[in-house]
Amino acid sequence: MTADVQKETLGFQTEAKQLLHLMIHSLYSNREIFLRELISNASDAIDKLRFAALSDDSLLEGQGDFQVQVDVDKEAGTITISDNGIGMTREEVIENLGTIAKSGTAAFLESLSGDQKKDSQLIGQFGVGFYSGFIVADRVEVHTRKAGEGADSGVVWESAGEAEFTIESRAKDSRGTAITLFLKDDCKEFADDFRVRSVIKKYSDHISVPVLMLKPEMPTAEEDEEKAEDKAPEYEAVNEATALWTRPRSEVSDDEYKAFYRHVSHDFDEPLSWSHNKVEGKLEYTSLLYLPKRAPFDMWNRDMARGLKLYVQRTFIMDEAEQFLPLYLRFVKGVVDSNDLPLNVSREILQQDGAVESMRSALTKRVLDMLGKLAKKEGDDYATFWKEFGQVLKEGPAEDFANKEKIAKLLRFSTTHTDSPEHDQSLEDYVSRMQDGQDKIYYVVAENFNTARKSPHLEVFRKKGIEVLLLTDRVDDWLMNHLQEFDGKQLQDVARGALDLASDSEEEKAEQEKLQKESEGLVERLAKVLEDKVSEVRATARLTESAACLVVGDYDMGAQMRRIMEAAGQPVPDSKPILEVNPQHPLVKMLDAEADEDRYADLANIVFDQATLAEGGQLDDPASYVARLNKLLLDTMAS
Ligand SMILES: Nc1ncnc2c1ncn2[C@@H]1O[C@H](COP(=O)(O)OP(=O)(O)OP(=O)(O)O)[C@@H](O)[C@H]1O
Repeated sequence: MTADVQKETLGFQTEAKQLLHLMIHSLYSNREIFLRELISNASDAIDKLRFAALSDDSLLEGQGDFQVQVDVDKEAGTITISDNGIGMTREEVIENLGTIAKSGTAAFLESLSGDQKKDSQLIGQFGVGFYSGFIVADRVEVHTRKAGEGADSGVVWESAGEAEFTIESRAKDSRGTAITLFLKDDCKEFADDFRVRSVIKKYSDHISVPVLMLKPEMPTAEEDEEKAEDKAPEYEAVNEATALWTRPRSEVSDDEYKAFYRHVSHDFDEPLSWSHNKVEGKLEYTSLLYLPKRAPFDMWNRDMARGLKLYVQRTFIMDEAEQFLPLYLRFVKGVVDSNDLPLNVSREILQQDGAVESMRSALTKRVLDMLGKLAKKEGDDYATFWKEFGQVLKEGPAEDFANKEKIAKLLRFSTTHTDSPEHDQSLEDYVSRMQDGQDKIYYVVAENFNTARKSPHLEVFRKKGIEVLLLTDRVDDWLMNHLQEFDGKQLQDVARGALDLASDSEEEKAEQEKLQKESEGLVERLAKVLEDKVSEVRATARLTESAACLVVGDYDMGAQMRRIMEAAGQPVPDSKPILEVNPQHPLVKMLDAEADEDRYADLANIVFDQATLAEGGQLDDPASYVARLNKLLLDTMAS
């Protein structure tokens, strides 16, 4: 052992400290997971070295048998996890183990609720990794040395998991990392061989490198005792040690699939579903894709880690290979192992490779099929999926035109049929309920469920029993613009264009024409008074309860989209809405009969402003609205 050179004491980053504290307390009931996390890191470190050695085999230092070793010492109360992977330099140790270099940590901490159960799930999702050692240990020592560097470059990192850690140089002959946990008094079970073996079997069976433990000693006859002492300790693999995805589907149990999911996703929860496939033929590859149960906290963060783990002929190549799935399926986790790509494939090559393009389209179909199956399954799984990821899937039709119809079948909406805020109705459900003669799928877009449900635009639809989709997600308007039709039926915004119900009878049509004729005077007078605010005034049959509503022109931007764009500070085209009035409404009748031009103008403006309010819009000049309304109220009371 060399003398202490450059022993430094450093402080943990504040966020790391907070996370450590939280984790230790909230994960205590499931403490054995620390072993899974540390073995998973060890296996990742081996994957990284295997990959680096493809271009520089001197890194292997003549030792290419990869393995993770777990040693327990009952007397000392320790457990040590060692690997002969890539190892770390001094700088890397400080960077990797002293900070939590993940974007969004602060936001994550803020999202914690204080409820232990919920928080522990969240923390699991965040990926506790290395720090989980502190759940069971009151002191952790990491001795590591980067592959390819001399023995002298070894370093020791040590911490009691509180405010600080120390780092010092200490030679290490073998490359890789050894992590020793000094177990807390009530965690000494993890220094027990039998207990540790069972935990490894449970969580790390699928890890593709062998996890070795000392072979239990056979009781030896006395005369052999001396011989036995001379013998080097023998290790044996405790896990299966074949890459799980290379095994036939029929030989992998659900529990093994679930354990492997945790390894690739770092998610504590079980997956919602998975799909494991081997493709042979022109292209040869194996994929194992998982749908998580919960959205990651950073799903809307543009830098969110996404993509599959890429292997080429069972050699790990990279994490987060984004090219194999489109952005709208960014929640999918898993691995893809290709026989066609070169081992030295880079992200740049992936972007241009024709084989990758074909795999991407096949994998996309796989995921959509998996979702289709999940949707048909009994139970709440699809509802769970939709709640978490529906908004992301809605980006699909715009991004992936070829699969538009497939994606459309997976969409779920709230509709006037159920009149509930649950998004649980499909477009196929809608179509199956369409009325005779109905040729369009109608929808209304609004800020929230109540505004949508009570929109004046729905009045005639409710009267006639025609179903309307109630859309309230920010992406909905955009989605509908890209979708345009489903099953050959046009999707129609009820607040856009003139109302044209194909199911109207001849009588109804004649009635409407008559109404238009009779309202000509009213329409003209109103249009004049409101000419700065509206592009047109029309008499309508779509209202039964309300006096008026706003409609956008066929080619104008929808009101909800306009509000979203304005809120985001984006420029919006200048266009005025169309005001549609209900000539049968008492207020409109009163308006029509008003002889005083000033009062007429006040009333007309009130009708316009109310139509804006009813669709969830904001008034340009709310004070004038209040003043006008009050004036009218006072007049009424005085008379
Ligand atoms: N056995 C090891 N050998 C080499 N590097 C390691 C080892 N264990 C951890 N590291 C390094 O420390 C980093 C932090 O590890 P940690 O487990 O906290 O996070 P992670 O593995 O990146 O992600 P997760 O939190 O999802 O597990 C790793 O990314 C890796 O670079």
